[in-house]
Amino acid sequence: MLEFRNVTASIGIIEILRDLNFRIEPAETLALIGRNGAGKTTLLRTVMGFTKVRGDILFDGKPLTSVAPPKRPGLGIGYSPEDRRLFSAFTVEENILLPADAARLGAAETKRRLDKVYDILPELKEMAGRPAGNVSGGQGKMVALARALMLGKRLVMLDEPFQGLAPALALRYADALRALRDSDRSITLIITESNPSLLRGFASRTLVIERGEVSEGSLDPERKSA
Ligand SMILES: Nc1ncnc2c1ncn2[C@@H]1O[C@H](COP(=O)(O)OP(=O)(O)OP(=O)(O)O)[C@@H](O)[C@H]1O
Repeated sequence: MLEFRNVTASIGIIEILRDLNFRIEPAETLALIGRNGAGKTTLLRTVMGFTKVRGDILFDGKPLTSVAPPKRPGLGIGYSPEDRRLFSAFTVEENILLPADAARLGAAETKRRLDKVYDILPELKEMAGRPAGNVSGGQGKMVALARALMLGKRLVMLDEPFQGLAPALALRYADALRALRDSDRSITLIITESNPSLLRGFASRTLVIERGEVSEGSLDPERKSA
């Protein structure tokens, strides 16, 4: 469903990702593992169209590079950046609805998506009217996940979602991701992490990124590649 062919991505004149070649199938949960500065965030931002790309990125077999960045979420791509970027003066629900407004989803589709998000993350329904500035850091991560799910019908990309989460919230977050997969067996997830152990038993496949280059890996501690 997502394929990189000989992709090099730059920020300004600096080449960050080099000659990436990989393909992700529908329904895969991909762990993208790499140290700080390895290029995980840049890879997700490249899918969203925020870097300068050479090579081809295909989404459902069609060139993604010809789709303008603001239109990419409309293809069914949800993205939760590492820094959550919640609007603190808006309520939790208003924050969740922002991408639906931006993508001009109709009222019926917006409601359908919001109901699904609340099925997966029912605790957010209880705090829907609270200003996002008043929720804890961990709850804010849940709100950011909910926002990614509003548009991520096909592909959901989460940048280091477990970083800084207290253990109980990390378990809750992982449960929500399982509920998401159970609710839609065709959904594809890409989750970045610097700590492979957080995704063990969860990801169906692992890619390792090191200094902007990607290779197949493993979350298994017995195997060296991750
Ligand atoms: N705006 C920028 N201008 C120049 N270089 C950048 C910029 N953003 C990122 N980089 C560089 O690109 C490389 C990859 O950064 P990236 O943020 O993608 O790494 P990461 O694997 O997500 O790490 P982290 O977990 O620390 O966010 C780093 O060497 C970083 O210094």
